[in-house]
Amino acid sequence: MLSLIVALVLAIFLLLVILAIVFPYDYTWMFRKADSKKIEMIPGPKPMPLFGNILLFNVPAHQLLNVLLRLHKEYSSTFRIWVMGFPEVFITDPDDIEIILSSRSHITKSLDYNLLQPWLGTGLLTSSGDKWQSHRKILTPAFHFKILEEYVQVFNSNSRVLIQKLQENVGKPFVDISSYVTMCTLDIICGKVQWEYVYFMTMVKSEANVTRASISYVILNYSVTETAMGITVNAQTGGQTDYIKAVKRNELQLEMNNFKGKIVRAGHRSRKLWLNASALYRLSYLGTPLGTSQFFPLYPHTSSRLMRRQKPTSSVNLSHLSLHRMSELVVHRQTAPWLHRRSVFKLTPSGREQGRVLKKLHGFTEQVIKERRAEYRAGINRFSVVNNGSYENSGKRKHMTFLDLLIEVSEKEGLLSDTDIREEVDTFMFEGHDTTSAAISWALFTLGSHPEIQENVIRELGEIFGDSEREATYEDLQKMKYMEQVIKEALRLYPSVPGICRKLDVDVKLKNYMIPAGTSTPIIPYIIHRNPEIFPNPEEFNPDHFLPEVAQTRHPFAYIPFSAGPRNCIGQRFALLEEKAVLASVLRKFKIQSLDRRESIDLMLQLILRPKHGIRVKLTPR
Ligand code: HEM
Repeated sequence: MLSLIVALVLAIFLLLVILAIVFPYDYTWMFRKADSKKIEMIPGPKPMPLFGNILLFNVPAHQLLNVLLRLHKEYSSTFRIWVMGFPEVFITDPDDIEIILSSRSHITKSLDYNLLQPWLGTGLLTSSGDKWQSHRKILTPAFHFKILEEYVQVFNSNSRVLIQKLQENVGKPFVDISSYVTMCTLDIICGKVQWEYVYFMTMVKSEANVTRASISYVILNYSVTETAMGITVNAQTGGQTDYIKAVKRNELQLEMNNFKGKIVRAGHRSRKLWLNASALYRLSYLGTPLGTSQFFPLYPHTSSRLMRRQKPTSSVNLSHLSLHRMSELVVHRQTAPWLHRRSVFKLTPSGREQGRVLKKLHGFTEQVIKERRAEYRAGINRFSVVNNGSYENSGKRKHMTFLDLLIEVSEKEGLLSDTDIREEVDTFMFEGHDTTSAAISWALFTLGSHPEIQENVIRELGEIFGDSEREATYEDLQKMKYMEQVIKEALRLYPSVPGICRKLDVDVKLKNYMIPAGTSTPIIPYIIHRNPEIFPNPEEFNPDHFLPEVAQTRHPFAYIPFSAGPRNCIGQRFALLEEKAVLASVLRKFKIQSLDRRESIDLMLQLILRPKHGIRVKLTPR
């Protein structure tokens, strides 16, 4: 009998050791009785031994937001959950949010952001402390309004290609607008649109007697259509075939997800414990701003293998496909906590795939940096900031891109290594296109569901442009006040970044509770933006929420799609301008009609808030 008890104790001990090795959580909480008591003062669901509240998240991925909304409703504006003995305190009260976000003491990101590090290193989004402070200072001038003004041509030239692509879909029963918009925003943030260039080079190839004037025109436009990052991916034009492949891959992923859903439902029926473990990967939520997907842990590997068969055709396009694949891999890993420890993940098929994808992504960025540094050293395209954001260039390019700025600082002040630059370039390529793509797509969806509001936007555009076909200038974009209200309201209902999360380095006194250091504090704009005391009738799409006289009476931390405080979104003004430019271009050409009702769209809480099945709209020429 005694030996049986010893064997049982040893088995439990061994199990705990294995759990501790596999799941990288902070187990010191087991011994922090006083701190745990403080957490227990906060309302929240009763935790199970060891696992805490993770089984609550054993629902299909598109229902995760509902679980959080329910917890918020059932407990209070501040509620807690336990994840493997680790506390998460969700904060939704604007006064409490202000305490966390406005402070320079709480700028450390939670552990979930570590999953982005193999890709983004410690770039601006993921870094903390001195590195974050100094890089934020270096990068801020790249968003000076004088520089933003220059990007309007970049927004316009890329919107032109988008319109061209959408034109091909007129008359079709529907188009998934989000995939086209994503390619456009990807081109805007990193690629050169070589529309004129491509057009004329086709002529050069097909017609022997191309005039010298045409070639000069090509060169002129080539220099005019300089880009945000200065890196070429041609997602909309050259990347067309790979774009189709990317769509197919998403379809494949959805199939996998559906299959997984069936297995989980079977698990519910048979109540087998091992299937209930599928809750574990949904605890992606656990402390995560980054959300979850519904990959079943057994299946990503199969899908990865199938996906790998679809070989892209050129290295440039590989890069943009890899970019999206990398996002998928991060989400997949988030959703499977047993893959969080890097040493474990590396041994899995997905881990090995991530290694290959990163090799391509990093290799591409490193090559661009090398070339740009060589250009700089040869005295080509050397920019110098003269004062307050204006700059001079010794070369032919007109725009100082983010990359130029980073090279300049690196060469002149020796502050940034090649790795530092790569991390920032990768960070901006990721943060700077998926977010705006989601925002533009959701804005088009809401306008397509509210024809009367769409007509108000058209009226405003009419007042600005009249009958002219000319493209928007920076001044025009400033005049689009109603459009701005629409964009802000769409971001209220569909914040592109649905959650952000900090890990507290010191104890924090909130309005009603004391939160001990070491706690994760997820802040979910999706919930915050639906507070009926602040936005009466919160599910209604109502741009009047952002009339200046209404907005200025609101708590400044009650609406935070770009986060707030010192770690807010550095690209906020860039994003708003880009949204206005792209939306204005599309709406001037097409009437948008959304084919799905809001209630029937399943929202996926991922790195970015996405619809599960895309956004179907019908386009009619104006
Ligand atoms: C509608 C579009 C956008 C939305 C809704 C958005 C939202 C956000 C949010 C909520 C954060 C805070 C994330 C966190 O703390 O975890 C953030 C950070 C950031 N965003 Fe954006 N973003 C948008 C567009 C952009 C663009 C266009 C760029 C670049 C050109 C950009 C670059 C960044 C960077 C680098 C950070 C990290 C800033 C730091 O920690 O200092 N974002 N963004």
